[in-house]
Amino acid sequence: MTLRRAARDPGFFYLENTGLDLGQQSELLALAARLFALDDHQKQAVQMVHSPHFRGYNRVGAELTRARPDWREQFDIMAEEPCLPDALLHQPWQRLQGPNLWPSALPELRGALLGWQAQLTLVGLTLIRSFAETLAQAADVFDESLSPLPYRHTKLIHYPGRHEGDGQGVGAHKDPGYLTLLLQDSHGGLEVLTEQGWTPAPPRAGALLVNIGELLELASNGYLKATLHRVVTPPPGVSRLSCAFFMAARLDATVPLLTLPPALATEARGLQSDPDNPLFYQVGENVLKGRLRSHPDVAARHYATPLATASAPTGPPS
Ligand SMILES: O=C(O)CCC(=O)C(=O)O
Ligand SMILES: [Fe+2]
Repeated sequence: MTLRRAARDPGFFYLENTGLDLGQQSELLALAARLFALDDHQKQAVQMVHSPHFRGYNRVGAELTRARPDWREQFDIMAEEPCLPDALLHQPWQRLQGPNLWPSALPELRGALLGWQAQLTLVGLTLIRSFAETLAQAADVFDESLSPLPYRHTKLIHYPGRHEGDGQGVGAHKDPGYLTLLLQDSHGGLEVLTEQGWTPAPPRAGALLVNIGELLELASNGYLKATLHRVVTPPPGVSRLSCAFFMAARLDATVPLLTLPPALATEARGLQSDPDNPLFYQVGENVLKGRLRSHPDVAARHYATPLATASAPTGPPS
């Protein structure tokens, strides 16, 4: 199947021969297992609710998808950067920038996870050039929105098994960035909504699963598709681990609107309007939308009052 067809339908595909070290992949998942096995008080010390930048740990049930709790615990990092001083904050999404939180009991996590994030950023940047070419665009058509570095977000995830409940490991959602690269352990559970209904996307040793995010759907006027996906809770006694890497564009960038050649333009589906999930061309707005919805505790603590220096949000590009 060509890259273009796979990225269009189902919007999920496996990427093999990435050159990434297999040993490094299992070490990363082993570190994730050690992180989630830490004492509760160590995990609570780096809880995301302490971070206006959406960094850190969330216990099982803390995150919401479609207003329902997800049965997963998770640890999120983004680029390691200082936060912006108040005088430079004009838009709420500028507060996404800031430092990560690291558990003191697992010092090796920092280097391993930041290293993985840096490597996957390079994979993502290579891949998006291929998406550009497959849409008959110049390979660098996304560069302006990505330089010098895109907004990137890495999440370690643990889905504990159980019988009871509604089976929502993570509820049906689309990813808000350009693309996502997923490393799974050997346990399945991820499902993708295709024309055939919910379809498993099982782990494949050594391969990363790629999926299209909302920003690529926006850029291509719906030619490429951000596909709904979810994770079903594993059975009791099984613990599933994964690591998701989300690559957006620079937070202050606007998604470029591609002019597709006629043969592709006629197949562009336009954007699916979903009142529960408005799409924003302004990258920071689109990313922050997803974060506020998923983490109401962070929203309530850090985003309830408007910024003193706020200016009006930007509209769609003309
Ligand atoms: O854990 C997985 O397999 C997928 C997670 C996911 O879709 C997400 O966090 O956006
Ligand atoms: Fe996702």
